Amino acid sequence: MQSLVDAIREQGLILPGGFLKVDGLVNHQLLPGLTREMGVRFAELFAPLQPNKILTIEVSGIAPAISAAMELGVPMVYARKKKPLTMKEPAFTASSVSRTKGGAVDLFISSEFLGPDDRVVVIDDFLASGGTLRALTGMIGLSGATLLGLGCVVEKQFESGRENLADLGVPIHTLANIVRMSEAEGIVVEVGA
Ligand SMILES: O=P(O)(O)OC[C@H]1O[C@H](OP(=O)(O)OP(=O)(O)O)[C@H](O)[C@@H]1O
Ligand SMILES: O=c1[nH]c(=O)c2nc[nH]c2[nH]1
Repeated sequence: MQSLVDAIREQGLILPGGFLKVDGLVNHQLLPGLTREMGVRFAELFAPLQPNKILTIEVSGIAPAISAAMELGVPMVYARKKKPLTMKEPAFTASSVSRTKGGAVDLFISSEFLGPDDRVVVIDDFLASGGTLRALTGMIGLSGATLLGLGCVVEKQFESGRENLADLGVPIHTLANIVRMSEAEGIVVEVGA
Protein backbone atom coordinates (compact mmCIF):
# COMPACT_ATOMS: atom_id res chain seq x y z
CA MET A 1 0.00 0.00 0.00
CA GLN A 2 1.95 2.94 -1.35
CA SER A 3 0.23 5.59 0.81
CA LEU A 4 1.25 3.66 3.94
CA VAL A 5 4.83 3.35 2.71
CA ASP A 6 4.89 7.11 2.09
CA ALA A 7 3.50 7.81 5.57
CA ILE A 8 6.09 5.52 7.19
CA ARG A 9 8.88 7.27 5.26
CA GLU A 10 7.53 10.63 6.42
CA GLN A 11 6.68 9.87 10.04
CA GLY A 12 8.46 6.65 11.03
CA LEU A 13 11.19 6.84 13.67
CA ILE A 14 13.76 4.21 14.55
CA LEU A 15 13.90 3.50 18.27
CA PRO A 16 16.56 1.53 20.16
CA GLY A 17 16.08 -2.24 20.19
CA GLY A 18 14.87 -2.46 16.59
CA PHE A 19 11.54 -0.77 17.21
CA LEU A 20 9.78 1.37 14.65
CA LYS A 21 7.65 4.19 16.00
CA VAL A 22 4.57 4.86 13.88
CA ASP A 23 2.44 6.29 16.66
CA GLY A 24 1.11 9.04 14.39
CA LEU A 25 -0.71 6.56 12.12
CA VAL A 26 -1.00 3.14 13.77
CA ASN A 27 -0.27 3.00 17.50
CA HIS A 28 -1.62 6.17 19.10
CA GLN A 29 -3.13 8.60 16.59
CA LEU A 30 -5.20 7.02 13.81
CA LEU A 31 -5.81 8.60 10.41
CA PRO A 32 -9.32 7.74 9.16
CA GLY A 33 -8.51 7.87 5.44
CA LEU A 34 -5.41 5.72 5.78
CA THR A 35 -7.15 3.29 8.14
CA ARG A 36 -10.05 2.92 5.71
CA GLU A 37 -7.61 2.23 2.89
CA MET A 38 -5.99 -0.52 4.98
CA GLY A 39 -9.38 -2.16 5.36
CA VAL A 40 -10.12 -1.91 1.65
CA ARG A 41 -6.77 -3.54 0.80
CA PHE A 42 -7.19 -6.34 3.35
CA ALA A 43 -10.71 -6.97 2.02
CA GLU A 44 -9.40 -7.24 -1.56
CA LEU A 45 -6.76 -9.72 -0.42
CA PHE A 46 -8.96 -11.90 1.79
CA ALA A 47 -12.49 -11.73 0.29
CA PRO A 48 -11.80 -14.69 -2.04
CA LEU A 49 -11.30 -16.91 1.04
CA GLN A 50 -14.84 -16.04 2.20
CA PRO A 51 -14.15 -15.34 5.87
CA ASN A 52 -17.11 -14.87 8.19
CA LYS A 53 -15.06 -13.37 11.04
CA ILE A 54 -12.03 -11.16 11.61
CA LEU A 55 -9.97 -11.77 14.75
CA THR A 56 -7.47 -9.36 16.27
CA ILE A 57 -5.91 -8.45 19.61
CA GLU A 58 -6.27 -5.30 21.67
CA VAL A 59 -5.22 -2.65 21.35
CA SER A 60 -3.47 -1.63 18.14
CA GLY A 61 -4.97 -4.39 16.01
CA ILE A 62 -8.49 -3.13 16.53
CA ALA A 63 -8.47 -0.22 14.06
CA PRO A 64 -7.21 -2.08 10.96
CA ALA A 65 -9.30 -5.12 11.91
CA ILE A 66 -12.59 -3.21 12.17
CA SER A 67 -11.78 -1.41 8.95
CA ALA A 68 -11.30 -4.75 7.17
CA ALA A 69 -14.41 -6.19 8.83
CA MET A 70 -16.52 -3.25 7.66
CA GLU A 71 -15.36 -3.75 4.07
CA LEU A 72 -16.05 -7.49 4.25
CA GLY A 73 -19.34 -7.07 6.13
CA VAL A 74 -18.43 -9.56 8.86
CA PRO A 75 -18.05 -9.29 12.67
CA MET A 76 -14.70 -8.50 14.26
CA VAL A 77 -13.64 -10.07 17.56
CA TYR A 78 -10.63 -8.96 19.56
CA ALA A 79 -8.69 -11.02 22.07
CA ARG A 80 -8.64 -9.29 25.44
CA LYS A 81 -5.57 -8.99 27.62
CA LYS A 82 -7.53 -9.03 30.87
CA LYS A 83 -10.56 -11.20 31.48
CA PRO A 84 -13.60 -9.01 32.25
CA LEU A 85 -16.30 -10.26 34.61
CA THR A 86 -18.79 -10.07 31.73
CA MET A 87 -16.93 -12.76 29.81
CA LYS A 88 -18.82 -16.03 29.83
CA GLU A 89 -16.98 -19.29 30.51
CA PRO A 90 -15.49 -21.20 28.88
CA ALA A 91 -12.98 -18.81 27.40
CA PHE A 92 -10.08 -19.75 25.16
CA THR A 93 -6.76 -18.60 26.54
CA ALA A 94 -3.16 -18.30 25.39
CA SER A 95 -0.02 -16.55 26.51
CA SER A 96 1.82 -13.94 24.48
CA VAL A 97 4.59 -11.41 24.99
CA SER A 98 3.86 -7.70 24.68
CA ARG A 99 6.64 -6.36 22.49
CA THR A 100 6.15 -2.71 23.32
CA LYS A 101 5.33 -3.00 27.00
CA GLY A 102 7.43 -6.03 27.89
CA GLY A 103 6.37 -9.14 29.76
CA ALA A 104 3.96 -11.98 29.22
CA VAL A 105 0.27 -11.29 28.74
CA ASP A 106 -2.63 -13.70 28.98
CA LEU A 107 -5.15 -13.51 26.16
CA PHE A 108 -8.84 -14.35 26.40
CA ILE A 109 -11.54 -14.94 23.79
CA SER A 110 -15.02 -16.00 24.81
CA SER A 111 -16.47 -19.15 23.27
CA GLU A 112 -19.58 -17.01 22.64
CA PHE A 113 -17.80 -15.33 19.75
CA LEU A 114 -15.46 -17.96 18.28
CA GLY A 115 -16.39 -21.52 17.43
CA PRO A 116 -16.41 -24.34 14.89
CA ASP A 117 -18.64 -22.46 12.41
CA ASP A 118 -16.14 -19.62 12.05
CA ARG A 119 -13.84 -19.07 9.09
CA VAL A 120 -11.31 -16.62 10.42
CA VAL A 121 -8.83 -14.10 9.07
CA VAL A 122 -6.49 -12.63 11.71
CA ILE A 123 -5.50 -8.97 11.32
CA ASP A 124 -2.95 -7.16 13.49
CA ASP A 125 -0.83 -4.01 13.31
CA PHE A 126 2.70 -5.48 13.41
CA LEU A 127 4.20 -8.75 12.23
CA ALA A 128 7.61 -8.98 13.93
CA SER A 129 8.60 -12.37 15.41
CA GLY A 130 5.11 -13.75 14.79
CA GLY A 131 4.63 -14.70 18.46
CA THR A 132 1.37 -12.80 18.84
CA LEU A 133 -0.16 -14.27 15.69
CA ARG A 134 0.97 -17.72 16.86
CA ALA A 135 -0.89 -17.23 20.15
CA LEU A 136 -4.04 -16.09 18.32
CA THR A 137 -3.95 -19.03 15.93
CA GLY A 138 -3.58 -21.34 18.94
CA MET A 139 -6.85 -19.99 20.31
CA ILE A 140 -8.52 -20.45 16.92
CA GLY A 141 -7.40 -24.09 17.10
CA LEU A 142 -8.84 -24.50 20.61
CA SER A 143 -12.19 -23.10 19.43
CA GLY A 144 -12.52 -25.45 16.46
CA ALA A 145 -12.72 -22.49 14.04
CA THR A 146 -10.87 -22.54 10.72
CA LEU A 147 -7.89 -20.27 10.15
CA LEU A 148 -7.92 -18.87 6.60
CA GLY A 149 -5.20 -16.24 6.56
CA LEU A 150 -3.09 -13.65 8.40
CA GLY A 151 -2.79 -9.95 7.64
CA CYS A 152 -0.66 -7.24 9.24
CA VAL A 153 -0.27 -3.56 8.54
CA VAL A 154 3.51 -3.43 9.02
CA GLU A 155 5.93 -6.35 8.63
CA LYS A 156 9.44 -6.19 10.05
CA GLN A 157 11.04 -8.62 7.65
CA PHE A 158 14.25 -8.77 9.67
CA GLU A 159 12.41 -10.42 12.59
CA SER A 160 11.39 -13.40 10.41
CA GLY A 161 7.76 -13.66 11.51
CA ARG A 162 6.66 -14.79 8.04
CA GLU A 163 9.13 -17.70 8.11
CA ASN A 164 8.22 -18.53 11.70
CA LEU A 165 4.53 -18.87 10.76
CA ALA A 166 5.01 -20.71 7.45
CA ASP A 167 4.04 -24.07 8.99
CA LEU A 168 0.46 -22.77 9.42
CA GLY A 169 0.06 -23.15 5.67
CA VAL A 170 -2.16 -20.08 5.20
CA PRO A 171 -1.61 -16.91 3.15
CA ILE A 172 0.17 -14.07 4.98
CA HIS A 173 -0.33 -10.55 3.62
CA THR A 174 1.22 -7.31 4.88
CA LEU A 175 0.69 -3.77 3.62
CA ALA A 176 4.18 -2.35 4.20
CA ASN A 177 7.41 -4.27 4.62
CA ILE A 178 10.34 -2.91 6.62
CA VAL A 179 13.24 -4.64 4.91
CA ARG A 180 15.80 -3.22 7.33
CA MET A 181 16.40 -0.09 9.33
CA SER A 182 19.44 1.57 10.83
CA GLU A 183 20.69 5.02 11.72
CA ALA A 184 23.01 4.89 8.70
CA GLU A 185 20.46 3.78 6.10
CA GLY A 186 17.22 4.99 7.65
CA ILE A 187 14.01 3.00 7.19
CA VAL A 188 14.14 0.79 4.11
CA VAL A 189 10.45 0.15 3.44
CA GLU A 190 8.58 -1.29 0.46
CA VAL A 191 4.99 -2.12 -0.40
CA GLY A 192 4.03 -5.32 1.40
CA ALA A 193 3.19 -8.65 -0.16
O1 LIG B 1 5.11 -10.48 15.94
P1 LIG B 1 5.37 -10.12 17.38
O2 LIG B 1 6.83 -10.25 17.74
O3 LIG B 1 4.47 -10.86 18.33
O4 LIG B 1 5.07 -8.55 17.53
C1 LIG B 1 3.88 -7.98 17.08
C2 LIG B 1 2.95 -7.62 18.22
O5 LIG B 1 3.63 -6.67 19.07
C3 LIG B 1 2.73 -5.60 19.34
O6 LIG B 1 1.94 -5.91 20.47
P2 LIG B 1 2.02 -5.02 21.80
O7 LIG B 1 1.36 -5.81 22.89
O8 LIG B 1 3.43 -4.62 22.05
O9 LIG B 1 1.26 -3.68 21.42
P3 LIG B 1 -0.21 -3.07 21.43
O10 LIG B 1 -0.70 -3.06 22.83
O11 LIG B 1 0.00 -1.70 20.84
O12 LIG B 1 -1.12 -3.88 20.53
C4 LIG B 1 1.88 -5.52 18.10
O13 LIG B 1 0.65 -4.88 18.36
C5 LIG B 1 1.71 -6.96 17.70
O14 LIG B 1 0.54 -7.53 18.30
O1 LIG C 1 5.03 0.12 17.55
C1 LIG C 1 5.62 -0.97 17.37
N1 LIG C 1 6.84 -0.94 16.77
C2 LIG C 1 7.57 -2.06 16.53
O2 LIG C 1 8.69 -2.01 16.01
C3 LIG C 1 6.97 -3.29 16.93
N2 LIG C 1 7.39 -4.57 16.83
C4 LIG C 1 6.41 -5.33 17.35
N3 LIG C 1 5.40 -4.56 17.78
C5 LIG C 1 5.72 -3.28 17.52
N4 LIG C 1 5.05 -2.14 17.73
